[in-house]
Amino acid sequence: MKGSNATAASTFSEPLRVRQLSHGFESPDGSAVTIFDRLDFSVGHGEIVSIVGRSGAGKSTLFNLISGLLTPQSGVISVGQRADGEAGRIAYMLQKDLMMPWRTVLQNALLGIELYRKVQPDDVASARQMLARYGLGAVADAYPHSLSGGMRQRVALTRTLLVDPTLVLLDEPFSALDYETRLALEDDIIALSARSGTSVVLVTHDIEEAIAMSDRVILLGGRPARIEDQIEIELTTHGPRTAVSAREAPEFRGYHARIWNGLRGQPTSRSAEAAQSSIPAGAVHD
Ligand SMILES: Nc1ncnc2c1ncn2[C@@H]1O[C@H](COP(=O)(O)OP(=O)(O)OP(=O)(O)O)[C@@H](O)[C@H]1O
Repeated sequence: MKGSNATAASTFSEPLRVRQLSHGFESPDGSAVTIFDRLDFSVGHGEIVSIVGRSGAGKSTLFNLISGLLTPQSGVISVGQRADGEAGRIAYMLQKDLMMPWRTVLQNALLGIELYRKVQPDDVASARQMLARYGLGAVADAYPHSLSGGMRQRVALTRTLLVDPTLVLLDEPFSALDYETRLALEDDIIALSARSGTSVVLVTHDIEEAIAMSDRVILLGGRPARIEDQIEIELTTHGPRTAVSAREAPEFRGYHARIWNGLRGQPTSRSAEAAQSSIPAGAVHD
């Protein structure tokens, strides 16, 4: 399937499959700029994949293409079916929480469902349950202005997850939050994926966040953008992986060095020697 019908439900097993994706824009001087030229990748069930790349690499464009906000000039983007044969569903969460101030927290959480069908009593019960799981039970009937940034972002996360997506796209969702809140939300996503098998694609400038949360990191670079490196993340943690235990894993610095060097356009080292590189801890690439 190509062009206008390029985002489609499919019987492929992967929740997301991108094949031979090409897209570009017209630059201000009228010349054509190719952002993607036959890009290929896929995302597995319950997999968390981070996409990192320099500013302008094409990360947001890729999300807009996957979510259907943009129509690819050519190529195929396939969203796999659910196990029960129903069509898969993508949910897209942005950096801005986009709360409607005149709606309560509960009503904001239900907005995602409302956009495609009538809200049922069961939905309200699920919304209250999920808000409670994210520590928002007591403020479900309050208005967003009384919430902190982290709480608002959790409401946005609830709204994203209530539509029961097979694939969640997160575009720098935590970048405006303080470090502690950020780690807590990273934990929420890691736990969600482990619990429900939801697949997640995350765009971030934060290398630590990418490593801590992901099963795989894709390094996007060049023009047209291509996958410059693809790193399977395997971390030795005591117990299940969390945002903190991931950062304490012995392999963490090696991965950090490889991605950091990749972003700077240096040859990526696939060996542990990369860990020797002098990288500022907590560096955020931009
Ligand atoms: N609608 C558009 N018209 C023309 N050019 C565009 C349009 N949207 C994006 N671009 C260009 O495409 C390129 C990729 O943009 P995109 O926003 O996808 O990058 P990004 O990797 O998400 O950047 P950042 O990390 O800064 O958010 C940029 O050069 C941008 O200027």
